[in-house]
Amino acid sequence: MSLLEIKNLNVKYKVEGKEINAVRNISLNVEAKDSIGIVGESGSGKSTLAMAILRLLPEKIVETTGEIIFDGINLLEISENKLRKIRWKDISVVFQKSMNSLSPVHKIGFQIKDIYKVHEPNATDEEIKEKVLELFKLVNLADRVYDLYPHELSGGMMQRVSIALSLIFYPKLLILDEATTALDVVTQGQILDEIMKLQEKLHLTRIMITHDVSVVSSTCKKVAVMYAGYLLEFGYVSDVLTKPKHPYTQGLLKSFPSFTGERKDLRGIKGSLPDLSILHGGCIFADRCEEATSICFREKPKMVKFSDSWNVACHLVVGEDYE
Ligand SMILES: Nc1ncnc2c1ncn2[C@@H]1O[C@H](COP(=O)(O)OP(=O)(O)OP(=O)(O)O)[C@@H](O)[C@H]1O
Ligand code: NI
Repeated sequence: MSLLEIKNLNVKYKVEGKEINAVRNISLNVEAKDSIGIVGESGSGKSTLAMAILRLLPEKIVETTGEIIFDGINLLEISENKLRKIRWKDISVVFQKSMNSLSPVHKIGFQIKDIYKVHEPNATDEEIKEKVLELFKLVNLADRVYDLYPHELSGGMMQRVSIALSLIFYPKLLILDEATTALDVVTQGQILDEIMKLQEKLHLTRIMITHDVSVVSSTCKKVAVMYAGYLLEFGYVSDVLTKPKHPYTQGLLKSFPSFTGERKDLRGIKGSLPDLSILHGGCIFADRCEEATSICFREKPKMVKFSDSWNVACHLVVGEDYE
């Protein structure tokens, strides 16, 4: 059984009389100890997908359908109370600015203790501190950080604290949403290395959201490519990022010249994301696709298995490889 099974997930935002289809019919299996990178342009629905897993989207304006089965439990069906026990303990998340939720007037350690006690009311201060310092070590933070105020930390230190915090209950699944994006390249590299070591040590399963394909190629085993709410391609990094099947993935890789080694084409993919509030027939990428044929404008491509561990949603790919 997969650790996480997302089945036919749809997420709509209902704002200003419009329905924004941010995640459309996504199915995705995450196996235990997987590391999956989710890539795609800004606005393609990556964060919405992650927040839907944790059910952290604003319920008043969001409609979610489908199934999100974690460890055998459909997260979309359980009570908020039950879900609260799963968040952080079993599934935790680190954002680009997770630390913003901390208060500026209290020391880091004091705040961690407080939050920890909400989940574990019987834990003693010493116990918690010991646990936190152990995690600090794993993310290369000095003990003294425990007694600092949030404003005394650099961006890299803040993200390290956030990561340490996210791991305090040894969750099964760790979701990182652009967690290292705002950092300088050196710090980003160091933290990514630490994350990979942690994953080994703590037997974590990791989903990593980023718009940076090179981050995925250096830190993930598998990759999911999203576009305008759709999952277009999913498979091993060694397959998808070296011999991409979907024209969108191909275009996305071209916009990372350092990655493919092609230095000529810096413009990436012509055009921009479609309006997510307008329903469309055909393939969502057809308008921007240089290879689109008439069927692409007529029929929605299904996600098909190109090989056992490689899924692609493109009419052209099926036509080519199923002969
Ligand atoms: N709270 C919200 N209310 C209305 N629309 C939203 C909300 N949050 C996101 N959206 C819309 O949903 C779509 C997907 O956004 P999302 O943030 O999931 O994309 P993303 O791939 O994470 O982008 P980025 O790389 O910029 O973080 C976008 O069109 C966005 O404008
Ligand atoms: Ni995002």
